[in-house]
Amino acid sequence: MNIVEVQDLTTGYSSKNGDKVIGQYPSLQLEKGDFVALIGKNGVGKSTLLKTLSGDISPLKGEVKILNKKVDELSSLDKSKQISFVLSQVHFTGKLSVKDVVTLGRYPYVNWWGKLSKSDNDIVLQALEDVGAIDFIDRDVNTLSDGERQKVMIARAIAQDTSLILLDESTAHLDLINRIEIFQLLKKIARTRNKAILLSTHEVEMSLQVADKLWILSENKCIVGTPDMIISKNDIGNVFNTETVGFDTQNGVFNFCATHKSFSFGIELEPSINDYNGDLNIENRVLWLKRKFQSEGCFLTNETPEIKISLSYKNDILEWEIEGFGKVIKIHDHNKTDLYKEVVSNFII
Ligand SMILES: Nc1ncnc2c1ncn2[C@@H]1O[C@H](COP(=O)(O)OP(=O)(O)OP(=O)(O)O)[C@@H](O)[C@H]1O
Repeated sequence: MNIVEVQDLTTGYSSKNGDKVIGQYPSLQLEKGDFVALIGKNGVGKSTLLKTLSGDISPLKGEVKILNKKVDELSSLDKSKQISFVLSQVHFTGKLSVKDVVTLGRYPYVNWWGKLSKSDNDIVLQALEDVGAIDFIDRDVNTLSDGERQKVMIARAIAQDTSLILLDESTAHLDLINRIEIFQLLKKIARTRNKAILLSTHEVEMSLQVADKLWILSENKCIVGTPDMIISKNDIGNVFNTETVGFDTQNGVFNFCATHKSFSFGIELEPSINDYNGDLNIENRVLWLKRKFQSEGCFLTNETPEIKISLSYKNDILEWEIEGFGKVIKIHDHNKTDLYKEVVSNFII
C-alpha cells in the first residue's frame, strides 16, 4: 500500500514576479516499509520536494496524497499523526531537556488534559535508546553537539510514530559509525513498523548500500530505482560525474580523477607473491595504489604501459620493479614506500 502518492507535481516558489519552478515529478510513490534515499547535487530541489511532501509549502501544480488524503486538506492534528519532518538545523529558544524535546513527539496522542500516559513515556525512552541518545536524556538540548542534537531530533520523529518520516540531511553532522547506525535503524523502523521513510542525503555510497530505493533528483526530474537498477544504468555517474570525479560502478565509490593527463601505467603481481605470508592484504594495497595513480592523472593499461610496475617477493622482502623510458629500478619495500613519488622522481622529473 502506498503511504505517499504524488501526481503531476510541480514544486517551486511563488512570488510577485511569478513562479519559480524547481522540479516536475509526474508520478512518485512511497510504499509501507520503504526506506528511500533522496540524493542530488546542491540546489537541485531535495529540501523543496521534502517540504512539499510535508505540506509545509504548496505545490505550484499537482497534488500530494498521504494515505489517500490530500496533504493540504489534512487538519494539523492529523498531519502531525501522519507526517514527521526532521530538519538538519534546529534551535530551541528557552531551556528544554532532551527528554522534553522527544516527549513533544507524543503530543498528537495525548488526552484532553495533555497528560502523557506510561506508554507514552516508554515510547520516548525507547526512541532515545534506539538512536543512542539515552545517556544525555537530562541535558539541555541547546548544549548538545550538532550530532547529538540530530540524534535527539530523529528520536522525536520515531516517538511521533507517523506513517511517513521525512528527514532533511539529518545524518550530515554524524560521524561515520553513527551515520551507518542511523541509516540501519531507519531501515529497520520502516520495515518493522510499516512506515515510509524518505531521507535526503549526500551519502551516495551509503545510500546505495543501505536504502531500498533511491530517488535521484536531476535537472527537474526524479530518477527512481533500486540500487542494483541504478548501478546497472550508471545513473549515479550520469548525474554526478564531473571532470574531476568519476563514479566507479564496480566498487560503488567515487574516484577522484586529475584534470591533467599524465603517463600510462600497469601494475602486476608476479607469481612469487603467492609465497608472501605477511600481514598485508596485497591485492587491496595494489587496488589503492591504482586509485592513487589514477587520481594523479595516470592512465591504467595492460597494453604496453609507459611505466610497468611489478611486485614480487624475494628473500623475505617485497620488491617493486619499475620499468619505463629505457630504465629499470628495484625498490625493497618495507611497507613505507610512496610508490607514486618514487616513479615520478626516478622516471618523470
Ligand atoms: N524560499 C525560497 N524562495 C525561492 N527560491 C528558493 C527558496 N528556497 C530555496 N530556493 C531555491 O530552490 C532551489 C532548490 O533548493 P533546495 O534547498 O530545495 O535544494 P537542495 O537540493 O535541498 O540543496 P542542498 O543540497 O544544497 O541542501 C535552489 O536554487 C534554492 O536557491
